[in-house]
Amino acid sequence: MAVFTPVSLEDVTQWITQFPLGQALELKGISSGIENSNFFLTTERGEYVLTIFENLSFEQLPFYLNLMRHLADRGVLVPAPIANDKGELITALHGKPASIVTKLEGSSQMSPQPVHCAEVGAMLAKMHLAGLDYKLQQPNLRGLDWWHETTPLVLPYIPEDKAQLLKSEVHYQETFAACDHYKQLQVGPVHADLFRNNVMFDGERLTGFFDFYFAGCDTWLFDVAVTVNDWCINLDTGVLDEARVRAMLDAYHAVRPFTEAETHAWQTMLRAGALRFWLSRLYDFYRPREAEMLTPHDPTHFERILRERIATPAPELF
Ligand SMILES: Nc1ncnc2c1ncn2[C@@H]1O[C@H](COP(=O)(O)OP(=O)(O)O)[C@@H](O)[C@H]1O
Ligand SMILES: N[C@@H](CCOP(=O)(O)O)C(=O)O
Repeated sequence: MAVFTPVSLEDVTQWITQFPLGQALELKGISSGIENSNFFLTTERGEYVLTIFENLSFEQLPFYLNLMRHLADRGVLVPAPIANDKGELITALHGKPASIVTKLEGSSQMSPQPVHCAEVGAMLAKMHLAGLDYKLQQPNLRGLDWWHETTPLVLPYIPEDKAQLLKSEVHYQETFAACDHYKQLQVGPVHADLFRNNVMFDGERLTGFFDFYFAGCDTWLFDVAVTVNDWCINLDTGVLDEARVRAMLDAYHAVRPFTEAETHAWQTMLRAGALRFWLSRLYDFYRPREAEMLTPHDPTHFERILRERIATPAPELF
């Protein structure tokens, strides 16, 4: 169940005349989303995805939609938002913000091999470089400030050993963020949630990154760490798989070479990537928001990854 706002083909018939897409021919609800109402939309011009945003507002959306447009215009494989006849990427439908983006071919690769990780690494580096001249600014809204504010909200619900780990890791990350190595890290727009379910593959060919609604400006290395922590691990133990890590990092490095400062920050950043999702999953688990997160993700998965990253050094960046 994921279509929160029902839309019929008739509803779209008039609305779509403002887009250069010809007539709407078919509209099919997508059941797998959890945040928004998504539809596959076929028009005379091709196949698209129509999204009605259930939580993000007209004011919040331009950063994400313009970023996708910016990246698509520079050859990064992401859904390209379609502008209406006024040049707008976000238009009201049933009183809520809505957008149409191009449909990516393929499906998510949930059991990736090194070849898939290499594709993701190379495209991620390309995306970081393409974002350099993006003009809109927004911090990563799930970054350090959010960790600081959210930790006290979950502490009452978790046992002492987890509480200790959470507090000490947030403190460790805050201390690191104040050091010179951190300040030298490359920053820019990052996806910040590039998990396997947010990337499409057609066989071994990557067809695109999507779901940019956690994007913000942060260190590029944080993006790499989040991605490695999902794509390159044994899912039962959280232990890194050397072949997949190497494939992803080498492919990234070949497009955008890692810097000296990044090598110093790498182990800490992998911990930051684990902490970010441990904390958001704890928050969603203990303080569920109404009508969202129908089945909260398991927080212990990222607690395990965090403990593993603290205990075992990861392969070097290059
Ligand atoms: N541009 C796209 N091209 C192809 N499929 C897409 C696209 N955008 C979304 N989807 C499909 O819709 C599903 C839900 O999208 P997602 O962004 O995860 O929704 P939500 O934000 O509601 O969680 C995805 O798993 C994917 O199958
Ligand atoms: N990737 C996050 C949750 C965000 O959900 P998404 O479906 O929008 O990627 C997690 O696994 O905790």
